[in-house]
Amino acid sequence: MNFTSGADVPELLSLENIRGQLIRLEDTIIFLLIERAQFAFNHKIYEAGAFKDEIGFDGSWLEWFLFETESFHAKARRFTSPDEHPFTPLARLPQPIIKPQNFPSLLYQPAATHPSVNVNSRILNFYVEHIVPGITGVGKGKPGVVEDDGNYGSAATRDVEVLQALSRRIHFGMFVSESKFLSAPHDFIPHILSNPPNEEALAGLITKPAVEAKLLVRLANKARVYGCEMDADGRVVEVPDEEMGSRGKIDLAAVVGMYRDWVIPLTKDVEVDYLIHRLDGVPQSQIDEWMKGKKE
Ligand SMILES: C=C(O[C@@H]1C=C(C(=O)O)C=C[C@H]1O)C(=O)O
Repeated sequence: MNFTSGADVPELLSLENIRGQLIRLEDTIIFLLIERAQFAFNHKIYEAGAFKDEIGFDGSWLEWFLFETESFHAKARRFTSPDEHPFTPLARLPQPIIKPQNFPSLLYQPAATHPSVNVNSRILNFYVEHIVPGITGVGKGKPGVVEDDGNYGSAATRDVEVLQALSRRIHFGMFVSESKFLSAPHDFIPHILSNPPNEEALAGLITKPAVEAKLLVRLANKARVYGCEMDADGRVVEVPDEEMGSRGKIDLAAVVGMYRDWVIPLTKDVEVDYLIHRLDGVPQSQIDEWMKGKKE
């Protein structure tokens, strides 16, 4: 999101603006997945210690790529932006070499910075375990699938780009939650203050099935169009959905399944975890004020 566009806080935090950002991120994620799908699974780059002698790093080749890339980006103040969350622990990254930008205060910081709201380790795990095999055709019993093409640098470079986009998308759940909370704080407060917090009730309040259903249809259509093949004359080569994975640029089922089974559920986990900590340190007078606004 462009936090320095001059738009005011209510405009930046409007659910319409935030949903527009999430829709735009669908394009980014689909195109980055198409780029990663050009290379083989290359399982070795996800194995901890597989390149220890070469890189002097205990983690995997990919985790080393993340560390080196995020170290460079941290110097350029990437992680001072409220919608950026590094996979490498922030304490291990260098300080920015230029002063941070003045961003408007959009999120409630005690909630936004609570460790439970950062789900990058879960994102990395589902991506390696489920997404990369799916988009590279591994484990589907297809004949002739190359599982290791030796393009370890290219594959990891694409992985870092996909992971950073997925992390932005999923942690956008904080902005969604802040927007929904401020629009009806009295609906959320009783469930946040119950002991323990009523996570099921909070999840019920933030879940919008119609929005999710429209997303999955839109996503399949985008992946079908963005991943289609064209002949030299620019004519679309018609490919059945089920053959897109082997003949097109991307496996439609893998893209839709990723959002359905991982991206949306993790986004909602971020929304709920953010809400659970939304009242941390908030004065009782403010809570009372919010509750006065309760619809009778
Ligand atoms: C992001 C939102 O919150 C929830 C999560 C969604 C998602 O991850 O795409 C969509 C709808 C809601 O269930 C929203 O309401 O737009």
